[in-house]
Amino acid sequence: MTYAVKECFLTLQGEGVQSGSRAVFLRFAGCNLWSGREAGRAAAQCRFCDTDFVGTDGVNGGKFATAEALADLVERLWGEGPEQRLVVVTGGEPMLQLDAALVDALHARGFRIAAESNGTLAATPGIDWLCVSPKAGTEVVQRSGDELKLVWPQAGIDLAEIERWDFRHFLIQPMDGPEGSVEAAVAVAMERPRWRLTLQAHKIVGLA
Ligand SMILES: C[S@@+](CC[C@H](N)C(=O)[O-])C[C@H]1O[C@@H](n2cnc3c(N)ncnc32)[C@H](O)[C@@H]1O
Ligand SMILES: Nc1nc2[nH]cc(C(=O)O)c2c(=O)[nH]1
Ligand code: SF4
Ligand SMILES: [Mg+2]
Repeated sequence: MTYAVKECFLTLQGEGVQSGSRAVFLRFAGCNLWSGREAGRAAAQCRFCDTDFVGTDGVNGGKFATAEALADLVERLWGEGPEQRLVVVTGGEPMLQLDAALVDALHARGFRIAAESNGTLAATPGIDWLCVSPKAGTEVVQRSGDELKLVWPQAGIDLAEIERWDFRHFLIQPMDGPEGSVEAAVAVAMERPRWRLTLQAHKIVGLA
């Protein structure tokens, strides 16, 4: 299969339980909940996205004909050394493209694979750290994983229902943008002990 990659770069994971960890980010192009075009945002299933995932024109982006070629890029960006190799596969929606061949190629190079998904598609087997981030009004089929990271506030989300899902960590992340509210996210963590506040650290420190 050919992989469409928007961008790929070395940074620190900015979100969730692994925040602060050195990681190569592999951002696939395309999403099943929004075209990525501003004209279609208001009518999309997911309307608050902070990410450009259209096309393959970002840093180190492109079309990759094989899993081996893409895994080689990830390894080159990590650099020397076998210690704590971590790749965060995101997008767009990574479950549209992350397949067994790429999982195997990344594992063969010593990477732990973290993935960020909207949960509307079943997660690819073999992911070492799965983050699911539900979007109001969508059917989340992937109800287990390592962390559930909810962007807040979102009208139409039932926190009590999500708390019944099978995740090790429940995180609440303030929505970035005009409808965002740090206060609302803080209030969830204060009122419901299951939830921990996570901030987008990369935006605070000026990383991609
Ligand atoms: C750009 S998405 C890509 C992965 C996948 N499509 C998803 O939604 O989980 C990466 C993460 O950013 C979060 N996110 C997107 N827009 C955001 C915003 N405006 N403020 C805070 N987090 C946001 C998503 O919920 C998700 O956890
Ligand atoms: N540094 C950094 N951390 C992140 N964690 C999740 C991100 C994403 O867009 O999936 C993200 C991102 O875009 N940058
Ligand atoms: S599901 Fe993820 S990538 Fe798709 S539009 Fe929403 S936040 Fe952006
Ligand atoms: Mg991001």
